[in-house]
Amino acid sequence: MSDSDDLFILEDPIFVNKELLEISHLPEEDRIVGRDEEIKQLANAVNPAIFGQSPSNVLLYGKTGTGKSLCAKYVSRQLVDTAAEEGINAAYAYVDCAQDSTETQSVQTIADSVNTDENDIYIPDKGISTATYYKRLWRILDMRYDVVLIILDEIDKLEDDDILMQLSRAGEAGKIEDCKIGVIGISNKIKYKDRMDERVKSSLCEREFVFPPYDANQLNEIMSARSDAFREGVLEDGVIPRAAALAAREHGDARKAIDILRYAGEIAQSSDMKTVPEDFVVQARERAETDRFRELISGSTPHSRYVLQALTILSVDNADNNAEDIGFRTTRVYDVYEEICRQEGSESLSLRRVRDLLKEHAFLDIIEQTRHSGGSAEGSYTEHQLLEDPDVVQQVLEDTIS
Ligand SMILES: Nc1ncnc2c1ncn2[C@@H]1O[C@H](COP(=O)(O)OP(=O)(O)OP(=O)(O)O)[C@@H](O)[C@H]1O
Repeated sequence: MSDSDDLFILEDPIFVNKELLEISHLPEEDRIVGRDEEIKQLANAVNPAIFGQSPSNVLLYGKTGTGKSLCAKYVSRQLVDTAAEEGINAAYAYVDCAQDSTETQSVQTIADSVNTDENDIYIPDKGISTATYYKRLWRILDMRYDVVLIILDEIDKLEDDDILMQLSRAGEAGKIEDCKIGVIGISNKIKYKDRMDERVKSSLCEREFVFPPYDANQLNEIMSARSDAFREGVLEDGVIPRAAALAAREHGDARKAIDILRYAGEIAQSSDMKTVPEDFVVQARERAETDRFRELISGSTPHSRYVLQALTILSVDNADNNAEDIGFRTTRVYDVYEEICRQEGSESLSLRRVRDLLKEHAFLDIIEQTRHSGGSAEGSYTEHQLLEDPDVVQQVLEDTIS
């Protein structure tokens, strides 16, 4: 039997403050890089809240990892503190609409996060009607707050606009009397607004800001500002620049950069290393990609996976042949899909169903669809292109065979 001193590591040799590298961690201002202008504009839009007046409703756009959630949470937190100094009772609620995609789930999350112990109002996880959740939410707001900011992250993942309608009209519809509501919607789909109901659009999109991607220097700075997550001297010099260069090559995604840095440390940890060498960055990037992708396709049905596999096979073949075209027409994907079904001994779905499954993958940003008008002889058609690295997709599909 081993001595307990041998069994457990008593001191982490790599990390000293790993929370700094958790994606949900909200950094202090001096660790936020290159977003002064965005923070200023957002603060300006919600500024009336400091005086207990209605803040402007805002929509933030930009690709993943461009700091939208971070800036929205940071400005909201600052607003709550500054308002308190002015004698205004403010709060903010954060909703991840990818998780709380129904009206009931999102109103429950908002009500639960603004509720306090002093209220005699109970917000159960489930079991009451949507209308009751709203009633309790309005009561809490009127009883406790002068103003509340509601951040709806990944707002495009909401099943419908019902909650937006309710929030934007709560005041004029007489649901709340004393409390003002401001909504900060966040999306990485620039076309999201086109899908919105006209009335909701005019009220929710009073201000819009687009967050540009980071360049390699900014990613470098973002990671350097958190390098004290590691013990002193553990990070070898080339690690951060290499991780920044890799993350910038795609689209300047800070989430990816931070994930790579954390994984590089974890790989060093599990290899019993005392330092993190630059070489580990490549492996860390692959792990970051694979993990993100695994999360995206977790829970997808076998046929949805066959469809993806078909597109992956076409993409790999093309890459092997150095072919130029990277998009594939639905019928080509369907042919390969049918072949996969034959091999799997499964009956294939109709072309129309496969088209729907491709649409679902496009919705999750796994693939991109481009509509082409093929001229009078051909009619229009859609091409599908894999956005993920085909090797990563193949790996994950193999690893997660049910
Ligand atoms: N300017 C920045 N300075 C410091 N850290 C940053 C900055 N921008 C982003 N980050 C960090 O990168 C990670 C991803 O950022 P964030 O979640 O804000 O991106 P996002 O644009 O909301 O992406 P998504 O659309 O995927 O939600 C977070 O951990 C965040 O703290």
